[in-house]
Amino acid sequence: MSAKVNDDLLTERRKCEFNVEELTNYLDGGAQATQNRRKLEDKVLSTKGLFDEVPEEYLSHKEKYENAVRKAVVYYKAMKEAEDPNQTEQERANATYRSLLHAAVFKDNSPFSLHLAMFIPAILGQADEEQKKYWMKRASKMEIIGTYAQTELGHGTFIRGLETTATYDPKTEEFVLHSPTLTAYKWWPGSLAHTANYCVVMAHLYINGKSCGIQPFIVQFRDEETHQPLPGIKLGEIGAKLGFNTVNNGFLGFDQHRIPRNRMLMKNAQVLKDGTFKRSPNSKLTYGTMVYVRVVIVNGMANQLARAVTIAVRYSAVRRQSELKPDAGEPQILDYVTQQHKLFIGIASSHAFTLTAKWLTRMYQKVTADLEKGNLDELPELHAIACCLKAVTTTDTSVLVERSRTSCGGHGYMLSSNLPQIYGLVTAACTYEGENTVLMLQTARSLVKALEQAQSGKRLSPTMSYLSEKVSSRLKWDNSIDGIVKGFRRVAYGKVESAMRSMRKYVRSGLGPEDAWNMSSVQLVAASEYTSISEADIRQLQDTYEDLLGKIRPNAVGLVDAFDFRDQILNSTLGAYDGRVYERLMEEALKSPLNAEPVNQSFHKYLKPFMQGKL
Ligand SMILES: CCCCCCCC/C=C\CCCCCCCCCC(=O)SCCNC(=O)CCNC(=O)[C@H](O)C(C)(C)COP(=O)(O)OP(=O)(O)OC[C@H]1O[C@@H](n2cnc3c(N)ncnc32)[C@H](O)[C@@H]1OP(=O)(O)O
Ligand SMILES: Cc1cc2nc3c(=O)[nH]c(=O)nc-3n(C[C@H](O)[C@H](O)[C@H](O)COP(=O)(O)OP(=O)(O)OC[C@H]3O[C@@H](n4cnc5c(N)ncnc54)[C@H](O)[C@@H]3O)c2cc1C
Repeated sequence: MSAKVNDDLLTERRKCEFNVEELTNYLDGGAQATQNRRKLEDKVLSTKGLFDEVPEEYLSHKEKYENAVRKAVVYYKAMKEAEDPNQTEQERANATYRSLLHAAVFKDNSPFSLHLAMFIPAILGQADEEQKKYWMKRASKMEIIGTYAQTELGHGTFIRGLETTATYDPKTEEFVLHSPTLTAYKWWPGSLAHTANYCVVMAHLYINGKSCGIQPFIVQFRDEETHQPLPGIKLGEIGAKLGFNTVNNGFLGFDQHRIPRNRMLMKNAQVLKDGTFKRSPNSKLTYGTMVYVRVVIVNGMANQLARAVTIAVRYSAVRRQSELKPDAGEPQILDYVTQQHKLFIGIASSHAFTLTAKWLTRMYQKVTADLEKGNLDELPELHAIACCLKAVTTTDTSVLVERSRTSCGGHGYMLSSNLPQIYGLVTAACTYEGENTVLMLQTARSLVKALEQAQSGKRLSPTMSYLSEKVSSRLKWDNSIDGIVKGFRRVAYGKVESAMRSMRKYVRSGLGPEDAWNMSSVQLVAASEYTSISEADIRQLQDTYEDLLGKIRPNAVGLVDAFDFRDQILNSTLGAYDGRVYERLMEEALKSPLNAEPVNQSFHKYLKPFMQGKL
């Protein structure tokens, strides 16, 4: 018999003014997609051995990893078996697009993450047809487990500064991989330490002493039978982190390690047997995997944020605290307008990021199709947009997830709420796949170029077209959506123009272009991410805003119910559908090993002699 649902949550659900299932269907891309997703989740989550006997937080660092590998093999097998052979690729993608199934199994991500998130995409994007056929067969069947090894101990952002070398030996038709310094060691790749046995390595190619730029190589680093590191390979784990502690991030050093010529992924650039180098049509095509993952991250942020606000809004409907009016009893904390302000922006942002992710994915698919036909025209715009949206969505999601945590008081600080772990996951995305400041400056680079083109009368790409609108600075905008958008476009224009004016001022003062750029870089980042509107209009918008909060209030629980996260995926004492918060907090607390006995052995060993002055 299912447990009784909290009365306040029942009331909230009765108050809801819209059809929750309809919104769920919309988010999934239709009723059939919702059904497919639920069917997939039912199948996979009914698999034995997927969940923890002891809560992960009470395991040691090593036990956490070993337990995660145990679950990863069960999970991956269950996912494979759950695949419906009659489904189209698109239906399968839709079913997983919104599902955070892995989050029900791994609070801190899977040791297989990089195999799926980057190793396979790197093969698909960087291998020639023959290589793709061979490696995809092995990788998709998990005969091998891979990762993506680009970052080094000494370099992450500056890819052109990577020190790992790949020197071509025409006599043996091999590449010699070498880490000339400690800072050249690959450092950070997920799964690298003890899980994977292959990786795509980004290394500096040299032929006859000449630099041929950074190229991708597929490298085996562990024996497939014994899992021992191969000769000339130094491996290890980089240590405990804020989160991602079951992703097994590692380090790898090469000592004159030889690989066959056909291990350089040769879709874009090629090395012939005699050492002839055939250059890529655009050296940045090598960076294509990063663009793909940035696109995927935007959708990942939408889902993670939806999960956090679901937990916080349901808890805020159950938690009663303080006194809003004398003798009126303790209100639901969701009735405080400050609580609505903290949480409703998170609901809206998750929807905004979902729609943005869909738009960006379509743009990525179009540009990738064009690249296949040799048309690189829209690659720069895709790069700039993907940088901006990855940076903005990960920054905003980190802020909003942390705000969801602090809006739940002390219970939000419990690991059993799962809000700290979700924060650990999303805040990592502010750094990986390109640190956010660095990416915003990439976008700024494109904005400055676009404004210069606009000022010389050239046509701009659709996403930059606001820079060519001669919008009057005396524009008065109203509270309509169109008015607000016009206002934002006007201010965004002003930010770019101001940054450019600043750079020109520095150049006139005698600074070189690079120093002028650096001196203006705070403004350049603001131009890429930040648009604010002038003081007078904030008051006008504020009234509209507070009025909107009131309109959302009766529907808040319905809006998060529509995300349709089952309890196992929320994995939270505060966010379960039935709202039995206090019973769950106690149930989880009693699982602490410290509660196995009333007096801990440290009393007799340390406390008692200490308090009796005998230590
Ligand atoms: C699956 C993902 C996650 C989902 C998230 C949900 C939550 C988590 C749940 C599950 C996920 C688990 C999996 C977790 C995955 C973690 C993966 C992390 C992996 C990594 O971090 S891999 C390493 C990533 N590293 C980087 O991104 C490095 C960043 N640095 C750069 O990109 C470049 O170095 C630079 C662009 C910043 C600077 O390089 P530089 O050569 O100096 O370039 P510039 O001179 O500035 O520009 C030159 C020229 O090139 C153009 N350009 C640069 N980059 C690109 C590109 N990628 N594509 C196209 N064009 C590019 C640039 O615009 C310039 O053009 P111009 O000269 O102006 O014409
Ligand atoms: C959880 C996690 C997982 C990861 N997984 C992988 C992986 O699987 N594979 C992989 O290859 N890498 C991985 N990384 C590494 C990640 O890609 C790098 O950390 C990231 O690219 C930043 O590089 P860095 O750490 O060397 O910082 P740096 O590049 O040293 O930058 C440090 C700081 O310097 C400033 N800075 C640097 N350059 C500029 C600039 N041009 N302009 C202005 N400011 C600048 C920024 O404030 C930046 O934060 C992972 C990282 C994390 C945190």
